[in-house]
Amino acid sequence: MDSLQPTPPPRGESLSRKLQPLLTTCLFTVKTSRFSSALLLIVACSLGFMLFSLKRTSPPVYPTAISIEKSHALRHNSALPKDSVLHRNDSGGILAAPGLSRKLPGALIIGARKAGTRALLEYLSVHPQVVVAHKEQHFFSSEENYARGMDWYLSQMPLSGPGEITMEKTPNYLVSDVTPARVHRMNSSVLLLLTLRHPVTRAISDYAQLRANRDAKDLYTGDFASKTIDLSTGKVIESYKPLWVSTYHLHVARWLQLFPRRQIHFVDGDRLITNPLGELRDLEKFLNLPRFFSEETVYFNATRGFYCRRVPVNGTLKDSCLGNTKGRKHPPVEQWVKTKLGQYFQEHNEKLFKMIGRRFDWT
Ligand SMILES: Nc1ncnc2c1ncn2[C@@H]1O[C@H](COP(=O)(O)OS(=O)(=O)O)[C@@H](OP(=O)(O)O)[C@H]1O
Repeated sequence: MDSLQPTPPPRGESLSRKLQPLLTTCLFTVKTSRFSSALLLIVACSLGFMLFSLKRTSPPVYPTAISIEKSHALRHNSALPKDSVLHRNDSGGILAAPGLSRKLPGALIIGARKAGTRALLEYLSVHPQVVVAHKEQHFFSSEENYARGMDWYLSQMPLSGPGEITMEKTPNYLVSDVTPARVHRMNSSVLLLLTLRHPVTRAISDYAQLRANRDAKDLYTGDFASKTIDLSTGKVIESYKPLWVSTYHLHVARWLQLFPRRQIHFVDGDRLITNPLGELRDLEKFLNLPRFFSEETVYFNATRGFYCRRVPVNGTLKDSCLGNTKGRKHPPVEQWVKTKLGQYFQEHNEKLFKMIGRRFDWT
């Protein structure tokens, strides 16, 4: 977002404050001079004032279109149309550019964490009619951010043209109690995208992330088995957060209380890894977007071991894969632990399938 906050053009302190030292010097010198010298000084001072005022009234030189160009590059990796003109407000921020404005999201990726939300957003961002806020906003789920207000949220959104849909992703919207009502208040017709992954795999991925983030501080100890199963009683520790997040029906129920089922699109997060094109084509239909994704834009990168995107940059296609924090090596988990957790989730999965009228192959 920094690229959208260009250096402001020189703004004036008040004119009188700036003129004060000049005025004082002139008056003092005139008072203490003889008549002829005073006359000369008056002329010099008047010239000084005129030059000063001229400098004040000449239009400020604004920075070039680089900021907006960057925004476009982020959106479609294409250069800004040559005739684009920037309009800035008093602080130098972009007010509008012809045909471009900021819009609140028309679709939100609400989760689930570690189920491919980043891949989904980045794939979608390549579509010519989609613009995305690349940074997770945590707007509806964080009290601090929500208190900043809708105008602040809007200011975080990228510029978009007519007919383009704006998107944002924050994976913890799914599990946040307060989020569905707040999103509904923003726009009851917003489209919701929810990517779900096999609940056990997702929980292992979540555990791997927690460990990777906290290992450095030595806060996260214990292997996956002892975190998820009470080894003395054999009971599943339901309250362990990675398991709780994977209990999808608990969270989806809150969204369905406010939004009709037809407004929520479920992405198969496991298929998003193995066959992203299939998922993206389903999404194009759901979002009512013209068909765009193809083998040319989404391809398997053998070195990376994942599908990557090809994004148009200056007339050529550039390969772009996600970073190494996506597709981490999972810690080894014994089969009996996976089986036990798989059995635990069966009942929960069935509740979800019934709730959404769709099944996932999570055997
Ligand atoms: N194309 C591509 N490239 C890399 N990674 C991919 C891709 N598609 C899906 N995934 C899977 O996305 C998993 C991370 O999910 P999220 O992006 O939702 O994680 S996060 O909650 O935002 O941290 C991540 O999980 P892990 O494999 O457990 O790291 C990936 O398996």
